[in-house]
Amino acid sequence: MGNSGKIGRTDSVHTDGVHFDGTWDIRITDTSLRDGSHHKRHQFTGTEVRDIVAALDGAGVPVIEVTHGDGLGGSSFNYGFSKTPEQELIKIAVETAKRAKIAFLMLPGVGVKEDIVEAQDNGASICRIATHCTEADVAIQHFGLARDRGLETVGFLMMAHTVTPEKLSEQARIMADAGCQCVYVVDSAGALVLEQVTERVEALAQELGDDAQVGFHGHENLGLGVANSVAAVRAGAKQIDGSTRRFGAGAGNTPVEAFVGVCDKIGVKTGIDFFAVADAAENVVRPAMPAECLLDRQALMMGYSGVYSSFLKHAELQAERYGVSAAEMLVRAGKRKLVGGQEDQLIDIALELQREDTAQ
Ligand SMILES: C[C@H](O)CC(=O)C(=O)O
Ligand SMILES: [Mn+2]
Repeated sequence: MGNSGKIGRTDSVHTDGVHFDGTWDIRITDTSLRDGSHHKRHQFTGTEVRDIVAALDGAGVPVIEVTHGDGLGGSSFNYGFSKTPEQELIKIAVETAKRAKIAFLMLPGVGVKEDIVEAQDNGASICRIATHCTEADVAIQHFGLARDRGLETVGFLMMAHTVTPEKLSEQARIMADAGCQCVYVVDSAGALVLEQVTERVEALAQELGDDAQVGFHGHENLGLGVANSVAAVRAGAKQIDGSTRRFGAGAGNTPVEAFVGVCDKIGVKTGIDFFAVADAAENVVRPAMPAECLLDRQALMMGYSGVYSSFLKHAELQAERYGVSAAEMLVRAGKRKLVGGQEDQLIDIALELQREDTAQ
């Protein structure tokens, strides 16, 4: 890939203004302070956000996402209450970053349009809107609002393993037509395996052409975050998500520091200093994590059964409460094909397992 300079697509109408300055071939977004919020049960403090943003920004990470794990408005009984209001964390991140842009995530219905306006008023400049991979049309008005207000836009097609590349690209077209500048293939369950990423990214790139870029967001539940992200880049993805120290839901996200090291070795410019981000992972991010994100039995069940990574903490909680196996609960969640927002069904699964145990 090498020294390709400015990315051609950024000159098109839809991607005009997307922040590519020629120092990178692909743009990495660090999502530790959003996807990592699931792992931390949404308990970030302002000091942790300040320290992590300063370290990542200093290492040259160009985009840092900060929000409740389930996006704007996610602080709730269903998803878990935040320790610090997310808008306050966004403001701190914006005040701290010298170069990085601050992004936020919103899921229509969990957050509302006013939340987007507030995040922009607090200085965030990239609006990332996530829907289940068959429901892109619920985000149309949000992309319109964000573009009208001059925000850069990113679309997230979650649980992308559940549909064919063709179906996914139809949904990507809906997002691009609504004003989305980069549509992500989101492997929420960490279930996609190499060629499956390639096929999806290629299908989106072909469908979108110059209208929007393609991105990839991976999870480590089958240990493939870095490899899948390389496959995505080779298939044409221009934006890649990761979390420093894998600080994300489930077994975590593609580790930014490892991915940057791999990109250096294969000649893909990220603009991030490998040594500085490795230091940030060790000295700043790890101390803010309640524990390492593990590729343990529960995470494996999610990758293998295709379960939304953010279900992990909810499953662990209900497994403990009802005295049943979290791993078995997650396998059943996969069989039920649960989607984000159906976390309450984990209680039903726990009760089902408890009944079966009692009947034996
Ligand atoms: C709201 C989700 O946690 C978004 C995400 O990171 C994913 O689907 O993966
Ligand atoms: Mn995720």
